[in-house]
Amino acid sequence: MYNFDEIIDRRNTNAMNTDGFRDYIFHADDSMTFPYKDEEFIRMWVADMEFAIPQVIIDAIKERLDRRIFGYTRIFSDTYYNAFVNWCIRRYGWSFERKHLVMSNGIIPALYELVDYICKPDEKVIFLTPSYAYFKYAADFNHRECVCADLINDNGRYSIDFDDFERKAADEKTTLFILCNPHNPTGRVWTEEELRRLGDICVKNDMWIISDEIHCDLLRVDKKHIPLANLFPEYEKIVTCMAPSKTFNMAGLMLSNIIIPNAKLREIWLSRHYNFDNPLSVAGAQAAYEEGELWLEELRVYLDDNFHFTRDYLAENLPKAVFEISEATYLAWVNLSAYFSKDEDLSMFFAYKAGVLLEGGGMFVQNSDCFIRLNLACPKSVLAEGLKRICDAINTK
Ligand SMILES: Cc1ncc(COP(=O)(O)O)c(C/N=C2\CONC2=O)c1O
Repeated sequence: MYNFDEIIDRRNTNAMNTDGFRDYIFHADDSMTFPYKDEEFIRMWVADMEFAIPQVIIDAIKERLDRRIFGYTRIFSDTYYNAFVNWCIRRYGWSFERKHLVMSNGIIPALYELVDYICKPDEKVIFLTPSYAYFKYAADFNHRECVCADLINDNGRYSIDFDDFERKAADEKTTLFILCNPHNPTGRVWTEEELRRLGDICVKNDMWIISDEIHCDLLRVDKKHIPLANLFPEYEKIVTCMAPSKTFNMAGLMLSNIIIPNAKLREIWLSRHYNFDNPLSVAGAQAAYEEGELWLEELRVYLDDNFHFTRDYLAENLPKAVFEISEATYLAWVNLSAYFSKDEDLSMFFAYKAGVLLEGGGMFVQNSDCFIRLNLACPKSVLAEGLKRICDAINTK
């Protein structure tokens, strides 16, 4: 029903994906040159998708545009809450009270604020590594110490080192755990048993948990998401972060759901957070949750096919690469340690030698040497060209 094969021109839309890579990946300005024109790159880096958003979202935004006034806006009515909580009940069997939901322009800004609201200056933030770098940045920005708990990588299958995590969590100064559930960049969907073990350790140590669940709708077709808070309904010190931004490719509309059951923390948030919302984003997000399911289910099938294609292509053309199909996200996490040494800058190598923009392991805090992360959320023809360029560049180096 939806044409995910369509190649859409994103030039001149101020997209991070097309215009922000020099600064974000290479910390360089626009004077940085490559043997490729910008439009010749195959872009497999930042986590947004090359697919048009569902028409229902566009229609809802157009309908709101026709109201022609866009004054200060907050989510006053229950219609947005009802759309989102019904989505959570339908898809995860989880609900929460209306007053627990607060809004943020993004999950990253929310993390930056919550680390400050939760952790005292001498306290520490723990997270599993490799990690999305903004968990570390949120701690660094607030001058709170980071504690990294390396995941165990068993030939491409990642698991939690519970002994290590438990030991580090026992430090009374470690008061906040930022959980990525599902996990970026490894793509793991944590099982109920793993989530219960993590939660039990945090409850035993009276820790706060921020469960960043932004990728929770983008699972392989046979996987199901478990919100951590659903396993610990009585434990108030869990903040859940979700958003339509990854699910429906609308990160630029800057609207995220932060669920804070703890009244004191919620009070701090409401008194210190600048909480107005973009009326077009609210209209779009509500339509996404009310009517976006069919598009999402078709997207998941398309992404699964892109993962299968990637697995088969790498097996045939890069046999020493280690790659497990991610259980969630549209991000492939590929171990190239058979082809590269630890000190090589893989983002630089593939930009110059392959004309592919991707994120190298060095961008995921630690426990990630010689890995590349590939965004597979693009038309299959683009994916095929990107994989061909990557394999040719390695096989001819
Ligand atoms: C785990 C996780 N949390 C939060 C965010 C961003 O939340 P926002 O502030 O946009 O609401 C991302 C986006 N991940 C990206 C974005 O580009 N590359 C990535 O890996 C993410 O992967």
